Amino acid sequence: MIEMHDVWKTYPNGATALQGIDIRIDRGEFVYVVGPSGAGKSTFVKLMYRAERPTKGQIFVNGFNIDRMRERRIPYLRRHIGVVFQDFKLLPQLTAAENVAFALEVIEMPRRQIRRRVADVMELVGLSHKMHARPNELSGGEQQRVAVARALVNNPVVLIADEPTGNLDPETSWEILRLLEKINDRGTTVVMATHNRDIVNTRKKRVIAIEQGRIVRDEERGVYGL
Ligand SMILES: Nc1ncnc2c1ncn2[C@@H]1O[C@H](COP(=O)(O)OP(=O)(O)OP(=O)(O)O)[C@@H](O)[C@H]1O
Repeated sequence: MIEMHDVWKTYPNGATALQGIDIRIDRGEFVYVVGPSGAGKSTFVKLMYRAERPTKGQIFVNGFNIDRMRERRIPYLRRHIGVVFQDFKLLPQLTAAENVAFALEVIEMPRRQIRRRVADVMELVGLSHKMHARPNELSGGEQQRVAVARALVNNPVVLIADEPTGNLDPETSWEILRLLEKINDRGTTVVMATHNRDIVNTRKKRVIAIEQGRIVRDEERGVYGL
């Protein structure tokens, strides 16, 4: 599903974010990525959807060597990968449903199909009653649900969440986590970079710990660490 072979990343300013990463994440897994601030977690997940490119090494997603992929194939790759961010990144002038529909309009899906698909994912995230609200009329947790719906609307094989609970209170964080678990139960691979010690330690799942750009721990039923 996702493989990295000896992946290194140095940014143009000379900051080395990753050093020799080897990893394999299989279809259907739920993986937490943990580590101190600046360890390289965001860089690690950004490489998976080609928001950043490695300085060295190979990355395979869904069987494709994504660094070798032609530019025109990138939108196709992104359709297989849903991404959720800490700060939601919704378009403020659009309603919840319009935010979710946007990705489908870009690929010119017929209108009726879009309407059905948007209604389905809004129901999945429990927000059928807020379809026409704009982001500033929604709570943080609701905005994150819309962002999850948007990430899922293309039926991706993998959902990448970079600190999805970073801006939410503990109770709302758990709601989002339960939503991600529900999505994982339906077969989608979930990779979640997080600082949420409580969640990682309560829900024992695979934990990949990164420190100073290296994987220092990779455990099947891991913990957050010290
Ligand atoms: N666009 C960039 N340009 C230059 N350096 C960067 C860039 N993004 C990240 N870095 C550097 O790469 C290293 C890893 O950063 P990264 O954001 O991957 O860490 P992180 O573990 O996600 O941190 P946090 O938990 O604070 O989000 C840091 O030293 C950071 O300063």
